[in-house]
Amino acid sequence: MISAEHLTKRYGSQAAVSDVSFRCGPGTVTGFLGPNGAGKSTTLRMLCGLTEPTSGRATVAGTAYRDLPNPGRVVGVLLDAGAQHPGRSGREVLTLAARVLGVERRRVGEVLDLVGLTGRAPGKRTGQYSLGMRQRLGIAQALLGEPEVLVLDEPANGLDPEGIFWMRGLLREFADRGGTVLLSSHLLHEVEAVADHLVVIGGGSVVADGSKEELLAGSGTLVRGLDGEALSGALARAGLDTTPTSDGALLVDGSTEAVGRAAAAAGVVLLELRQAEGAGLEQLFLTLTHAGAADVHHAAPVEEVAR
Ligand SMILES: Nc1ncnc2c1ncn2[C@@H]1O[C@H](COP(=O)(O)OP(=O)(O)OP(=O)(O)O)[C@@H](O)[C@H]1O
Repeated sequence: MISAEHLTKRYGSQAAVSDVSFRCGPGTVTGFLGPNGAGKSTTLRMLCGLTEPTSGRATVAGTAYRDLPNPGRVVGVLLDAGAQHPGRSGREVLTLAARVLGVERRRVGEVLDLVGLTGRAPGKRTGQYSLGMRQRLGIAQALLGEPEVLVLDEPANGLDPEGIFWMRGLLREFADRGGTVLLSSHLLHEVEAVADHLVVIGGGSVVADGSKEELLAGSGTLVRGLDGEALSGALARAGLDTTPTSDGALLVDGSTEAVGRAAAAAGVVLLELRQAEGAGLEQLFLTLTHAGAADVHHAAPVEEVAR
């Protein structure tokens, strides 16, 4: 269980984070989304006791991070995979961390296997690791103390497609066993594939908070025509609002039937016509983060689950 309650962080006159509240419950993966500079890292740092909030409070498993007697046994954190000592091997990094956490040494081998750092990789200095290997080591370190909560900042950064697929499975399994996962990412489709809950932040404030299904429900129809201009004109004449997507299709505020009929009436050939889904998250993200904090979008109250 993670809880952020009215978290605010000011640097001088600038508010990096303003009145941010959300909860993440056991058994769920929460995607924490927002454009550059939105306040994601600052929020995660406040959750993990690295940045003191100007006001508000954050707890993990009911306790402020700094008050947890042995935090790594409760919450696994990966905020900056590059922050490893470059002269130590992956195995050394984990062995030292295991000693600090008071976990058995055999756990080091377990987590190395779990993250796929096998063969010669554990013995190599981390300075020679690729970004993907550093991410895997960071995830191994986060898992070392068998925590019930994971807080990960951009964990897919530097992972190849196979690595991203692997990480998705790992996080899903962690949550399915009752764990709580909060992960920030710019990779919207990656988040969409693994998260069941979304918190979107823009300009330092929460602009959407709810289950993925609810936030994406009613996100409209995705349509692509042979003649894009003719299609736009046909939809406008039918009174349907459209927004272009990044890959040249149109997201329409209307049902697939209404869009299909409008196109047919105008004799426009369609190449694609479907419920938005995949495009929905990108559109939601762009719309909400551009709209700013004024219009907070709560799909559903977040369940209060004590842990
Ligand atoms: N130590 C600091 N001093 C002053 N301003 C800061 C500090 N840390 C963050 N900020 C500012 O707070 C805002 C939020 O930054 P933050 O790093 O939390 O955003 P982010 O969503 O994580 O962005 P990114 O995805 O680019 O990492 C930014 O405008 C940033 O410049």
